[in-house]
Amino acid sequence: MKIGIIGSAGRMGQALVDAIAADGHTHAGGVDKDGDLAALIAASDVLVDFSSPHGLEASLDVCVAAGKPIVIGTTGLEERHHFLIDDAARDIAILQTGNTSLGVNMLAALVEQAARQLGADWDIEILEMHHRHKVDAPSGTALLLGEAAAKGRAVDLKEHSDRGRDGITGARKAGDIGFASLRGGSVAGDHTVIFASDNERIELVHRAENRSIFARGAVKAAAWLTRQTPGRYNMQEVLGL
Ligand SMILES: NC(=O)C1=CN([C@@H]2O[C@H](COP(=O)(O)OP(=O)(O)OC[C@H]3O[C@@H](n4cnc5c(N)ncnc54)[C@H](OP(=O)(O)O)[C@@H]3O)[C@@H](O)[C@H]2O)C=CC1
Ligand SMILES: O=C(O)C1=N[C@H](C(=O)O)C[C@H](O)C1
Repeated sequence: MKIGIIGSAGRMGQALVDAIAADGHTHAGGVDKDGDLAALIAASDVLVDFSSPHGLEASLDVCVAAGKPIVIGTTGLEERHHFLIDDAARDIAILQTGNTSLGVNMLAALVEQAARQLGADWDIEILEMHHRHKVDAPSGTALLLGEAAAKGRAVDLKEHSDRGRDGITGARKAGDIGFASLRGGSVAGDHTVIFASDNERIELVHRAENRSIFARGAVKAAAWLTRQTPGRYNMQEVLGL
């Protein structure tokens, strides 16, 4: 399988080069901001994007024109990016996820189950810590875990999230899913989902020790995606969770 990388000089782009070779695939090349995207896509069977939301529209357009599938790992996406992905997924296979690792997607399944079974008197808070270079918050993973909790509770996350507290905030709103972000050092990605009730607390934690787990998952997703028909997919489908 020939895998092309969008965001190839970045931290994830570099981790992907090793993961592609380790899995017996071919690195078809890569682009960053100023690269020749059309040439890369023509040379690849599938694309993997770990860049920035800024270039997503152009990448989707070129993938659709060439009929090539794409894995989108880039985070910091806004609602309009999700509309663009839905639109492009009518023509090509697209997998978008805030986290490609097996461990985080297993955690999401556990969070959904806990949120479904615990009563509404259990407050849900999601804490994440990442390296000092990360530019978006909350992390894509924190939002993915929030979506899992909201699904378990059968509510819409957009209507039940608190994404930052500062000053006289008032008491916690019942049913909200809270988010908190820490930044520092070289942390590859730590996530804790806290279920807090009166007199007891459950904490579900995932810690990424390095980026190889994300790269390995992205390569697995890319190979899987080449066998799918047009549509929008997620990591839980790849991993059979
Ligand atoms: N889903 C997941 O499992 C994971 C997701 N991520 C996400 O992946 C993204 C990248 O992370 P990371 O590698 O640490 O970031 P880096 O900043 O190290 O790398 C980003 C790379 O993308 C390039 N880039 C930026 N804008 C564009 C564009 N418009 N077109 C093409 N290339 C572009 C940059 O090039 P230039 O220098 O020219 O700007 C840079 O080389 C982030 O959104 C991060 O949150 C990270 C890890 C796991
Ligand atoms: O920027 C990162 O580094 C990471 N980003 C993803 C996110 O926003 O959740 C995944 C991982 O935690 C590392």
